[in-house]
Amino acid sequence: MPIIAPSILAANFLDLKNECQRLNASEADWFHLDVMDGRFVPNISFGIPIVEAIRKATTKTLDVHLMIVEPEKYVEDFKKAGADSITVHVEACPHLHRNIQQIKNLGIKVGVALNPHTPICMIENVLTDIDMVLIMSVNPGFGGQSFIAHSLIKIKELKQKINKIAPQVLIEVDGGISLDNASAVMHSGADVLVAGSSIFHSKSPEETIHQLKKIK
Ligand SMILES: O=C(CO)[C@H](O)[C@H](O)COP(=O)(O)O
Repeated sequence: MPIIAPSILAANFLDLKNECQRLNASEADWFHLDVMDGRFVPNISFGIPIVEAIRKATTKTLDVHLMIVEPEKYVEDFKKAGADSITVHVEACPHLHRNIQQIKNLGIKVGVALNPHTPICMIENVLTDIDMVLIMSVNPGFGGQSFIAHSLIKIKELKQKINKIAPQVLIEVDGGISLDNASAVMHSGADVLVAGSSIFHSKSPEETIHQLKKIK
């Protein structure tokens, strides 16, 4: 069964409390929080105060995805705000191993994200140090984009590598995921499905989460 992580980026920010309550009552497993800095990605989303506010509105896992440069300056604050896991981008971390150790030392889970053009080999040497790999299946920065089909090949390649050297590492896939492609994503080897638009813009987010959860 997939872990379902609705992306708050697509929620109604004016009604965030109710959006959180809806997710609490649903089969969603995690809340996926996309933090964007206008530097690593060409968009600015939200930061520490919103993570802190959402922490007060749920006991579910807060999965914080940092699309920011110099994440080492902020990871401690995101942990204090309530993050259960922090994912950083390999492209934003010239000292990735150090960044991973810093997050691990905070006592929370650590993930590493790869942009669509970044090959799997970039994280081979840290695979045994991390809890999760996040495969971006769109170019990061905006919700509502179309799934990049090549991501399926990349997920399969990563799954093979993980099975060989670090079978406990989860594969999270983020961007353009819907009921139409979720099954292919799961069959390729994903464990965690991040979905924003397809959940929050659907007639019934709870029902969409239920349908995603049933995908094998
Ligand atoms: O992180 C993202 C963009 O940077 C993702 O695309 C977002 O979290 C998911 O949104 P959607 O399901 O609408 O593609």
